[in-house]
Amino acid sequence: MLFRPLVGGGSAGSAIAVRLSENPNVRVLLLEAGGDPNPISYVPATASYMFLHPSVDWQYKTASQPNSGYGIIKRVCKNIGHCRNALSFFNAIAGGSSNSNFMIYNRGNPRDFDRWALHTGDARWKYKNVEKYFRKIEDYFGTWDGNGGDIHNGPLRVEAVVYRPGLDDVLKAAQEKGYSIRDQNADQKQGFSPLDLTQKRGVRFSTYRAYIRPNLRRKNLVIYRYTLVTKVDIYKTYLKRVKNTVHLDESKRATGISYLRHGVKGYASASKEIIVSGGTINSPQILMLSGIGPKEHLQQVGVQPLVDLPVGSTLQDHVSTAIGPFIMNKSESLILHRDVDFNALVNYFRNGKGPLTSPQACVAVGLVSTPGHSTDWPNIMYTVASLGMFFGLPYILDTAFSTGKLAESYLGPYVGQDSHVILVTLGLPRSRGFIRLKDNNPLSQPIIDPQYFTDPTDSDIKAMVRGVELIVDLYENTTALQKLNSRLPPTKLPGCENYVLRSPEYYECFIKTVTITNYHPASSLPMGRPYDPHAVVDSQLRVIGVKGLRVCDASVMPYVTNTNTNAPTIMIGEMCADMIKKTWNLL
Ligand SMILES: Cc1cc2nc3c(=O)[nH]c(=O)nc-3n(C[C@H](O)[C@H](O)[C@H](O)COP(=O)(O)OP(=O)(O)OC[C@H]3O[C@@H](n4cnc5c(N)ncnc54)[C@H](O)[C@@H]3O)c2cc1C
Repeated sequence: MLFRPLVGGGSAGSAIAVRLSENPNVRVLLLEAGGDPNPISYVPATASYMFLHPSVDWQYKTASQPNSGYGIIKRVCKNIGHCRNALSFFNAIAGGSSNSNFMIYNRGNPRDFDRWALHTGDARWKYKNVEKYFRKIEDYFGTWDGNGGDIHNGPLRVEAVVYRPGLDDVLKAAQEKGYSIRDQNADQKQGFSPLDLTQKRGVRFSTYRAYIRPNLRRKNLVIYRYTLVTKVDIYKTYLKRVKNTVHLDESKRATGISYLRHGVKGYASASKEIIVSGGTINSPQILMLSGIGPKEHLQQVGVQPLVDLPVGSTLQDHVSTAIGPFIMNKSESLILHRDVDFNALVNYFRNGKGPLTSPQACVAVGLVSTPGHSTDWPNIMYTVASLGMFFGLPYILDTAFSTGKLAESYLGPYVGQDSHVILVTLGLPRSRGFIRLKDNNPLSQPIIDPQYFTDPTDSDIKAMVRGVELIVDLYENTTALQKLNSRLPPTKLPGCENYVLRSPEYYECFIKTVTITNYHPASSLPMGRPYDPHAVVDSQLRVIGVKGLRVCDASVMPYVTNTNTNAPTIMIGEMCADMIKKTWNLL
């Protein structure tokens, strides 16, 4: 039995490849644009800097945003139409984005999955039914007592954050404000928690490490590295044999894949199914290059339309801002030039402890609900980073986010000081954007336009402003953090000088100037009922109107989950593998 090929060995693709090849009769060909993970990616503190390197990263940028990103490009960008917004990047490495992500492990809220089930009419997506897949993934040594029972069967190691400056005071402050300290994985509600991370003794645990590396010797799992899939071949008619009789089948069917391996053209035929797991940006790109997508758009860019589907039309992302720095007078943060020295290196390599275990000093997650949202299903996520102002930070931020000298002028005066920075994320956004082809060249970057803050009721920006107000209140008006004299800088963010500091208008300006992605794009190929005009795949993740083609990655979420997306994406991979096995009687 052959299932060839599987495109993309990221968070979902790794799980699918390994689960399918558990059966020795099934052969899987995994085509991955990148190579094996770079050793730097294993060290959490250094991994995030990899995105500056085109050799391991797609280097995607979003299109200019009408309602956000005002701080982009040297602020000479008076016409926002010429500006570029936050980076949106994905690893071109086996293991995908799990190689450079912040390693935060959050399953999501039960209501996220119940909403998927309602949307698709398929009860398999209800939380009570997908929970077993989370348990299948996890080897849990996190903060809480086994996440509702001992969970050690899965391949993915999850551990409680090791390096945690300032964490105790943040949790005390949260309690002072009436938030509970609670398990944000198995029992997610409004409240705060120390982070659970995908790491083992301080070393990153990507999906490559969890799934692929231990199974590299499987003969029926063949991996083509440095292989860029350029197109899925779709045939309109094909001959089908039923009990020794040959019929003409008029439907469209995916029959093979064209790729460039080390730059050389190749082709792989598919005997059973093709599974596309290229991630939220690349999967729609591959589909559109193959003729599956909005008909008019495909015609405009010179691709022959074969199946008219709303590919790439309902993109969602977790838009965020980084509020801070909350300057402190006590050493309760990580200042790289102060804290990462020879002893820190020894501590890391000997004991798996210390600042090098830390993804950008992130220590806690906080979930809150703004008016109109149930406390059982929070819509704002805080990622608390105990990030002191180290030398070079403003330069790195300005370079990474193309903000000219914005970070330098705002943060520069505080370099050397302890501080916390809070990533405030809109967990349940209403705005939706799109992905389109620039042209019909598979090497061209697609157009990524998340359309942040464009929902007609402005509820996204209002929720973000409230989210910022709540966290500033927590940092400035609690005994636990006042002890550290925690406060926002007295200076205003360049571009927002006309507003009163701490007013809602100031925060709105701040958010729309420092607009960043939390790197959780989803929903570009949403699942839905077959007659749903927005659906691209059905609830079994099969592309509507094409036989033998499934999409299994973060793109199929009809709505992005309210917290980080890695865990739910791996769950999708696990579930997709089971759906495929069931289709072909392999369970
Ligand atoms: C910087 C960053 C930080 C993040 N932090 C967190 C976090 O802390 N916690 C969390 O839960 N989530 C986080 N995320 C999000 C999370 O990692 C992603 O949602 C998840 O990894 C998406 O998985 P995926 O399988 O959909 O895609 P990916 O993991 O991106 O995998 C796609 C794979 O397909 C390959 N591919 C793409 N196109 C082709 C092609 N044409 N041919 C061949 N191969 C191709 C890619 O190289 C890649 O390996 C972060 C993401 C980033 C980028």
